[in-house]
Amino acid sequence: MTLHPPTILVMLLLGYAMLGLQLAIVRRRLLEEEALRRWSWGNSLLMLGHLMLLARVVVPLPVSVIAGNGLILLGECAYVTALQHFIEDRPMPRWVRRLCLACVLAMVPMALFDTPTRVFIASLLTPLPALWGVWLVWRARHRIERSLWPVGAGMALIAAALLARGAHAALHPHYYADPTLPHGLQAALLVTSFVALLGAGFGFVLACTERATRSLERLASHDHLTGALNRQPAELMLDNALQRARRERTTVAYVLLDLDRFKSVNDRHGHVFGDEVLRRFAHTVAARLRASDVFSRCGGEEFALVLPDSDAAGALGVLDELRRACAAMGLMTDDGRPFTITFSAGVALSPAGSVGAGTLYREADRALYEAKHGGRDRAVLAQPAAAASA
Ligand SMILES: Nc1nc2c(ncn2[C@@H]2O[C@H](COP(=O)(O)OP(=O)(O)OP(=O)(O)O)[C@@H](O)[C@H]2O)c(=O)[nH]1
Repeated sequence: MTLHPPTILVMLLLGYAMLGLQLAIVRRRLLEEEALRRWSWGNSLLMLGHLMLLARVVVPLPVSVIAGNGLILLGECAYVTALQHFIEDRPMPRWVRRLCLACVLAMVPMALFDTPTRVFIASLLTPLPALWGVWLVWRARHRIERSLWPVGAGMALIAAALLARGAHAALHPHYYADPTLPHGLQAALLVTSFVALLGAGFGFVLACTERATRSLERLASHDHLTGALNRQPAELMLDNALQRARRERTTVAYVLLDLDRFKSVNDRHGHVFGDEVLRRFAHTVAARLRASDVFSRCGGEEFALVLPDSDAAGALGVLDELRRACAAMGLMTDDGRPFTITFSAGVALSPAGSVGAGTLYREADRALYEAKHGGRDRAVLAQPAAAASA
């Protein structure tokens, strides 16, 4: 295979223009975040770099090639800083930034060398930022969006192709004597690295949209203050739990939790402190539940629990544990005094899913009312006929 570099460069420029357009749309429509801004910068630098390589017809060869490669490397560094922001939400470590800058500056004196030596040195420097990108994706592989995997793979491909090109240039320098006509393996490696860079760009846009969609979904289904589920998705999950209980002949416990005298918390310590109490309470409860349990905020300082496969003893046991955890929350008021909050609970049971969601809610609400009127800081178990104090 012999490459006609201007044709390849024009095709790559078209690819970067399309990616630039996509980045602009995503930034405008979905979110304007730092990582996307940096990736757009990287894309512009890569376009400039490729334009510079294309300008070798009018600009003397060492200048166009070195400026082009320098800009491409700078663009690659911008891609990797964007990746760092996206994955870790903080800038790149200073030593990595310095290394990137050193690699870009090291491109300048390369005008002094012949083409095979230039290719060899450039092929050793250019993969370094990409390798950092691969390391970032690999390190965060268990928590990142799936669509970021192709970005990591693209960066790995860039590094591998460039390193292979460097090794090839060292072993067969005569292939690299005429840079205007790359052919054979070096042509394939060059195209692979450029296309992988472009592919990583499209992968990053996908990862950004995936993250934005996920956070919109979370905003719709979860309470913003406490992170607990909102009422509507929780009702769907209660229906599912009841259906499963009917199939498996198990009992579902439904619990309404209400913080005691919460109005006076707001009145005495202010709404900001009240919000903090709600947040800490929700985190304390959520941390002690099983994966199959459902925790939601009904509104104000009232929450609900769906405990599948839990009878009365199981549900009251969970509430006892929550009561102890609540007492040990370690909240402090603004004036440095320890603060504790209690809650009242009403528990209703649906043996084998025989009691529907509406009835469960009414029974739990009645039991909660009894708990409040019985002195608060307690749980009351609703019986279809009578309520028993726990
Ligand atoms: N800080 C804060 N307060 C809230 C929020 N939602 C509701 N509240 C307050 O919660 C208080 C609930 O008060 P009440 O319904 O009278 O109940 P209570 O004072 O907890 O009394 P009992 O339930 O009878 O123990 C009200 O003052 C609401 O303004 C919220 O998101 N943040």
